[in-house]
Amino acid sequence: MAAEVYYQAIGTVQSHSHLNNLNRHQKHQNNIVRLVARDFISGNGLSRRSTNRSGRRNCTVIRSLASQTSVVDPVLSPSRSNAGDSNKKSNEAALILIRHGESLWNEKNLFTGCVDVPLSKKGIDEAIEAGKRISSIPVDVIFTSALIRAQMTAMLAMTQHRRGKVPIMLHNESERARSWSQVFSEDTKKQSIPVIAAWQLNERMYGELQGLNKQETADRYGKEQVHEWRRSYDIPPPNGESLEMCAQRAVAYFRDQIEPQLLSGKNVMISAHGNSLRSIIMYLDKLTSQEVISLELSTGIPMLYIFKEGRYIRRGSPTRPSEAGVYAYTKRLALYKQKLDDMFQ
Ligand SMILES: O=C(O)[C@@H](CO)OP(=O)(O)O
Repeated sequence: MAAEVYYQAIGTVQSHSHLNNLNRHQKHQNNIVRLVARDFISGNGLSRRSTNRSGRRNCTVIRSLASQTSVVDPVLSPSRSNAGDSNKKSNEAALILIRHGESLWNEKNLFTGCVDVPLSKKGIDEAIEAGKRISSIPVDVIFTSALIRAQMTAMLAMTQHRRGKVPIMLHNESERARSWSQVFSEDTKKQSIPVIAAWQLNERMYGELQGLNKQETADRYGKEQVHEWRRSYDIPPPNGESLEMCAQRAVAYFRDQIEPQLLSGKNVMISAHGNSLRSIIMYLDKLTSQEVISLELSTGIPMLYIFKEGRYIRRGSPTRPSEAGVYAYTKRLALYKQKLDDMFQ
């Protein structure tokens, strides 16, 4: 078991009819986001004119890496063909999930939900440490929630990435925001990673528990009741979202917006929250509503999945850039890391 990730409950494959009937009402808005993101990352790969860090000597290596930003060659994926509109199909891509680092309200043991609280000092350190762990894994596009703690985590983690690309927040909230944040250099775009913020990845809305102390709430309503609110699948806290309700938006977004990126061979990082990620992991690992109860995610620990031939294969949490178990798993990841080693030795 990866050190700090309390991950249990991997069971037999079950069907999930409750997740198949997902809410599609944001389809139009989602399509706009998808088009903008696709435009931004269409020049995927490493710029041959990069002078990043080691200057000229790296040009050859950079050129040879140009088709390797993705971990695999494009091939037609046999399944999930309804998941997206990408033409370029690939049989393998990396998916990194990270729960934000400790927030100032985690530190105070307060229910946070959709309240927008920043990271604590410890959370900042956790995000930087997480970045070191994934510093040799390719990242082509980043999805975060709309909340600052997830965005801080993604940005701080990327400061550690060996490839040195610049994460850039995309602004699609209005035509003006989109137009005023355009980048006019293809080379600069290639040295950038688009960051897409989506409210659908937000923490579950904790209703009338938001701002309350978790221990005091347990003392008042009983440990069992509070555990039910916090960890059950379908029982919502007062006027808040159950995990099932959170899954309806988070998993729908994952399937509509993120899976197509993976299918086209893009390596994706998602920086989000304990419960929005629990719901996504429930989908990835086909956990039952019983099994998900015991799924706990620690703050600031990245988890790696390989998306291969329409399946998600969990690879745990890289503990350091040379972690053999992770890089030995796919030739493409090993190759990517080797080339970074050559570039930045
Ligand atoms: O307060 C919250 O928003 C969440 C995550 O910190 O709490 P819980 O541990 O109950 O999922």
